[in-house]
Amino acid sequence: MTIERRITALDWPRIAGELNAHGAATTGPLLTPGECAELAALYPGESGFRSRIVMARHGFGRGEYKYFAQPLPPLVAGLRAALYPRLVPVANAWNEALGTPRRFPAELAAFTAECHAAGQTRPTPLLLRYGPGDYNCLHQDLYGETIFPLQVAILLSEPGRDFEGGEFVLTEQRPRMQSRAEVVPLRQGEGVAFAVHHRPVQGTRGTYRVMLRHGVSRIRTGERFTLGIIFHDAR
Ligand SMILES: O=C(O)CCC(=O)C(=O)O
Ligand SMILES: [Fe+2]
Repeated sequence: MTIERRITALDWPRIAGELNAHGAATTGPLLTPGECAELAALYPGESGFRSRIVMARHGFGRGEYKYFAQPLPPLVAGLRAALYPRLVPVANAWNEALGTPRRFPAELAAFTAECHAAGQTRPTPLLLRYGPGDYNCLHQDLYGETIFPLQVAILLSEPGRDFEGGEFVLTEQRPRMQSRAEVVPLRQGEGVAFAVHHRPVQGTRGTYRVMLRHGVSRIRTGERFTLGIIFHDAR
């Protein structure tokens, strides 16, 4: 099945409901084990990437990642273009609830044009690789003023078989409260959609803004790869 058809077939009412309730939702299976292996196999290659980041050098954690260059691999471009329109209604509803005037266009091409006009021209989809002892500190993937408020990460390795530990973690901080953590269980090929930086929560005295951060707990053994799909481009 084409990636577009697979994405159309996902349970979007459930995903939107969980995003609104928790700021994150698993997508169900997105990629086959073969596609996961193909993407992970791109990692060591010299070409196809615009930069490589060694996380320890920046205090981001331990492990490394590479940003894809344009043109993105067709599977990555296909995922990004097909996921984006499904998330737009949630993104626009969040901005409306937060009193933020910005509305997102229905198609990724139009949003990418907005990023480019704002000077954000470098593609943000990335591959991450973690080995034993590696981890990804809690962070937010902001790359400029223009932000799409949701992103997707797809686990390319199989927990228990390829690696142990290395859980996808989200924290949520409400105003004047301590942070709350959530672990998102994922299988190989499965995605998680989540808030990039904040989301609205309905309280008794109106809507407030909850801050989210995400990261990965320490990999105990083995190797773990992720495909990260961020919809805004970078400055
Ligand atoms: O490796 C992970 O699961 C997290 C990846 C990540 O930080 C991202 O996709 O933005
Ligand atoms: Fe991230």
